[in-house]
Amino acid sequence: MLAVKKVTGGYKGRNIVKDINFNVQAGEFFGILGPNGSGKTTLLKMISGALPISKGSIHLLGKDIFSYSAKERARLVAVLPQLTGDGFSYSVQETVLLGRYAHQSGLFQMMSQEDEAIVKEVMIQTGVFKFKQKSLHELSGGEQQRVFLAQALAQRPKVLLLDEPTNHLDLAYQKELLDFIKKMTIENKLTVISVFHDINLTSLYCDRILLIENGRMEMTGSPSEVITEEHIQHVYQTIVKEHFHPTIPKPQLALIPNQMNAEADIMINDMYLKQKGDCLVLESPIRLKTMSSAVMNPGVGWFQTFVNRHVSKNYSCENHHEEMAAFLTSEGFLPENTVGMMTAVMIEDAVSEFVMDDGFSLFIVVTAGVGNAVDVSKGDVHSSGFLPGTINTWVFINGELSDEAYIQAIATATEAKVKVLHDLKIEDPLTGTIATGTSTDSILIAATQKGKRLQYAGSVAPLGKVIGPAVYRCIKKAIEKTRERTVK
Ligand SMILES: Nc1ncnc2c1ncn2[C@@H]1O[C@H](COP(=O)(O)OP(=O)(O)OP(=O)(O)O)[C@@H](O)[C@H]1O
Repeated sequence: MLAVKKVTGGYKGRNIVKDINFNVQAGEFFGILGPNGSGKTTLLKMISGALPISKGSIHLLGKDIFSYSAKERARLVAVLPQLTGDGFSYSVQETVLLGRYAHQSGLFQMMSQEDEAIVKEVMIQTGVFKFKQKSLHELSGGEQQRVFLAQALAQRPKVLLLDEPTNHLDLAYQKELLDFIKKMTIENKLTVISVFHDINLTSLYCDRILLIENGRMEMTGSPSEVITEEHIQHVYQTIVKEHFHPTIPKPQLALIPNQMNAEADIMINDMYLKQKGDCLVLESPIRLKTMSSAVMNPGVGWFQTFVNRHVSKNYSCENHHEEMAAFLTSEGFLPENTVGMMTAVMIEDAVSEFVMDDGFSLFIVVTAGVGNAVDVSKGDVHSSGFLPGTINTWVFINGELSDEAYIQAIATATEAKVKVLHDLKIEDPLTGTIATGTSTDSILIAATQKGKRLQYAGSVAPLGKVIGPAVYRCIKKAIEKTRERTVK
């Protein structure tokens, strides 16, 4: 559709963009990223034919872009410029009608029925039909942006050029506009080339991205090829951290503000652990990065309150997640900030231990019973279903864990648990073999993410060496306590 070959050019003999090369296919959503002043708008002006080039070539549908007449070009390429905020006295409808100019012919250039139908259609598509009689200066920046998009679409172009299309748009309109444009690329094979500042939006919507620095191409490629910590840090000269999108496989980047590490050092220990009614509660003064299999807020997140709630052995309800959220609210906890587990074990039988090591420390809290012990290698003979948790293990770490340390910490704590059941010769009542856990165990690893960096937590890594024995001691003691109560 579009071939940009070794393009160089700029203003008044000063070259701003240099030696740019890329192709865009029909129906592609192509993004242009680069720092302020890197030449993105200049390149877009060249592609639209508005700014001559000094070297190279730009071909649209196999023909040099500069060999088209202005009117022919306008039938093929529409531009949505950066919104400047200048005052306009046209009405919405008149503004959109201007988009049909390139398709009119004859001396008096009358609007045909087809023109009117197209104008109405694009106004409806972009949601501006309801204020078609209003003057542009009566509209918000976001509404004006949609009017100019309607004008560009009224041209019925093959290629749409956008310069920071989400400027002035709130979150919902950013998504609405880009969803709409993406749909046009898929359903109408509209080719879109867009300049962006928002790297995360570019990643979500673009098929391919051109990254430019100082007028030169840094690279082109798919979002996962271009949007990496290394490339973005190099081009934008700022520290970013890559993280995963929760539902789709597109890279996302987070900025790291400088001031965030200014808080005083915090050490999680028994000072923050309390029994409140039927709950064991740890209220941290700061949010902790948490990975857990809790009922409330499982997975990975930053949380401040941790609740292990005692419920009866016969606890059952339709939706235990909803029931838990209602319970937490009634007890004065914020469900969105609380990791919540359940246990049939008495809270009084919880065991905790604080361990100090070289530059980091751990605080472990366990409640454990073995009523529904299972040999995992024979799990298939058991029936499934939800029961309140039995061995609940919390491992709080005063230190900074890597992602692999979180996962290894879970594995190490689990191995310690298996060893306890083995040493105490706890049997799976259904199979008569040694159990490896119970059917409803839950685990939580939470770290302050401050202080010593702990890269690994396998059984013989410095952190794992502390987790393994400490979790072993706590689970063993907790099972013995619960057993004593049962015997009494
Ligand atoms: N009409 C002009 N005449 C002369 N120089 C210009 C003109 N327009 C832009 N420039 C210069 O060209 C360079 C690149 O500008 P351009 O607008 O293409 O950058 P950009 O990457 O789009 O920046 P931004 O992200 O800030 O919008 C800048 O140094 C700018 O000052």
